[in-house]
Amino acid sequence: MPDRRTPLLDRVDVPADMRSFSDAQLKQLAEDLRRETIDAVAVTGGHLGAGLGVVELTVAIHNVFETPRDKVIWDVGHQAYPHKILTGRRDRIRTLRQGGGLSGFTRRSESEYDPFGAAHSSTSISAGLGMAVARDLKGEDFNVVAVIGDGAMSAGMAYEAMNNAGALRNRMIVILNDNDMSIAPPVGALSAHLSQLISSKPFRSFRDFAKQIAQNLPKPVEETARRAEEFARGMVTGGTLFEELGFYYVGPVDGHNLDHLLPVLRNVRDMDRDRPVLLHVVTEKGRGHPFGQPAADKYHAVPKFDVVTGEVKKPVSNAPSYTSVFAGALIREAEEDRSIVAVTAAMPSGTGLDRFAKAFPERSFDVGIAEQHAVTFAAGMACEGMKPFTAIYSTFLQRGYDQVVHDVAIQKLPVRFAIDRAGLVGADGATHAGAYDLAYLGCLPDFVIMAPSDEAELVHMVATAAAIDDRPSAFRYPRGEGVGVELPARGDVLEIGKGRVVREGSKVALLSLGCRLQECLAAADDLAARGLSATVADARFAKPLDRDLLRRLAAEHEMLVTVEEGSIGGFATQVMHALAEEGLLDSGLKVRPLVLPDRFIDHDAPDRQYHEAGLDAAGIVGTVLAAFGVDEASAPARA
Ligand SMILES: Cc1ncc(C[n+]2csc(CCOP(=O)(O)OP(=O)(O)O)c2C)c(N)n1
Ligand SMILES: CC(=O)[C@@H](O)[C@H](O)COP(=O)(O)O
Ligand SMILES: [Mg+2]
Repeated sequence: MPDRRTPLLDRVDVPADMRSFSDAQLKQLAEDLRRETIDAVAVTGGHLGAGLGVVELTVAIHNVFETPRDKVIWDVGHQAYPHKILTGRRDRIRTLRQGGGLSGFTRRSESEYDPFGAAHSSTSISAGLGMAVARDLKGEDFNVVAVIGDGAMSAGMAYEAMNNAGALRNRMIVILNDNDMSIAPPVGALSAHLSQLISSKPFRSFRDFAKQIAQNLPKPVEETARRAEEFARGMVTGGTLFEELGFYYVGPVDGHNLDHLLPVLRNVRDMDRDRPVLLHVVTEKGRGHPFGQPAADKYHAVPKFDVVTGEVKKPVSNAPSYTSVFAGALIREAEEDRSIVAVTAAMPSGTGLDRFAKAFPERSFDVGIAEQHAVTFAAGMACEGMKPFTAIYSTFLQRGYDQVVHDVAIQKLPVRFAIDRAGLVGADGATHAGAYDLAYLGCLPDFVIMAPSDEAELVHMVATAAAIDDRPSAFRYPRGEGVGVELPARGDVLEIGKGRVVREGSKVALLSLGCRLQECLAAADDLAARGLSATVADARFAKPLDRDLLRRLAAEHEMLVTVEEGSIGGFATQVMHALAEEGLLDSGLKVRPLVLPDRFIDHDAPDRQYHEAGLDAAGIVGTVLAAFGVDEASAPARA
């Protein structure tokens, strides 16, 4: 039985409690912290690998900096579990990502030690720079530290921020946590540059670093001489890229060696400098994971597991996930059509495109965490007659929105958007909810927008998107498994803008877009037992709308309820607009739009999230009864 005691950590509630620890005690504290992180994630599941890689860095930062007065911003925030444990949240760490529990990311409302909320990557340098500038304008004095991973460093936003920081020259520290991993192995020239920096120089200890500082002390020099010196230093340290952006580059430093990390951090803190510093720290993602060989993704995210045996506790699935059905369907289409190409922004396994890449390596592109680029890159390929499928989670496509509008929609280019994680996503919470794509795409002229009601429909929509070659199209589907229907060998091309009636009724029409169809069918059963006959229709398309179907449903029913896994401004808004235009609201039709409520929904199990949103069968039934003025309790008993 492994030792699970944490004697040093037991003495730390907040970072101030460990600031008097000796360096030897800090090493012991790091061991305790790693143990506690593993124990907690065994109970909750979650992002384990990134946190394990920054255990020593977390201890060192909170020891050297005076948090929360000094601001430490963790990019993405998925590596912040050890930080949470050290900052007053250990007593709730086993509620991570559970309903009502701690968030899996940093969050301003959760703690004063989280000065900036995150979950989407590459925001930390911008936010930190904003804080540093505000500090200086207010004449205050504290440190700002942004900790950003090598994967997050692949995003344009990080460079926009460094470009600005280098010019503004405010005092801030960027710690580049380089573990040579994104979720998948990192891609691109930057990753190669970082590897080259590390391989060209051994780890730097404090002694090397002190020499470097001495060389870097600001001195009045001629501009040309200064430039020459900078260039030379860049060649010596290998830090040219960051130095050219206006940073002092310091490193690489072994991020697991507190004997190096602590003095280097102390000196970076105390340096009398006239520009921002980039400290390059090298770590190992998943460091100290106790079980078996490292996972291919270095334990990026794990299900719950038995902390003694390592056995994972994953619920058995009864149907394939939408993601894997999408991947299979796209591969089948691509076998027939050599112009199909696929693009992911650093999410090959999450989007299923890792399978596509195995089948068609030369037609598959992982562009790094670069959603904006992914969209315009796909647009460029579409210009040349390729058929790009850009697979991006709904929440991350938000980042590429101007590119969707300006580069794709206005030019009417046939880029296909495979929008995964549509709707509520469970444990990742509001930052990752795919709530807005129906609204932000629905307002764009000529876009075709589809949402499958089950996994067979998804196969048809992949085929339909492949066939739409004169305008942009999108199909959105949720996280998790399908409903278990039989899958067609190959998809049929659907008639654009046509829905289907799946159950005939008379009094109420339930018009569903997407995977709430099963809930609508269950609601129809419940309503039937109460003497209310319901038609259930699957809209298939949010745009263009099936106006014939709308007219029919409006004419033949007393009430129309729309149901979707999206925010206000999406499918229901399109339907209401069409109904109003057609004059179908003029004669007493009751309409009830069921959308996500106008607030952010926290992390929880998806079923509970949808229940809270009123988007399950009970919510649909309740809406119908309330609209008819029927008291649910006094209604006839359910069948
Ligand atoms: C804008 C955006 N795109 C994609 C993601 C998904 N994502 C979360 S963590 C991650 C990898 C981050 O790699 P890195 O910054 O190196 O951190 P590490 O996990 O290696 O510590 C990705 C792609 C995201 N959070 N935000
Ligand atoms: C931190 C992050 O953004 C990703 O790791 C995300 O949590 C992945 O979500 P899925 O588990 O839905 O792929
Ligand atoms: Mg990394």
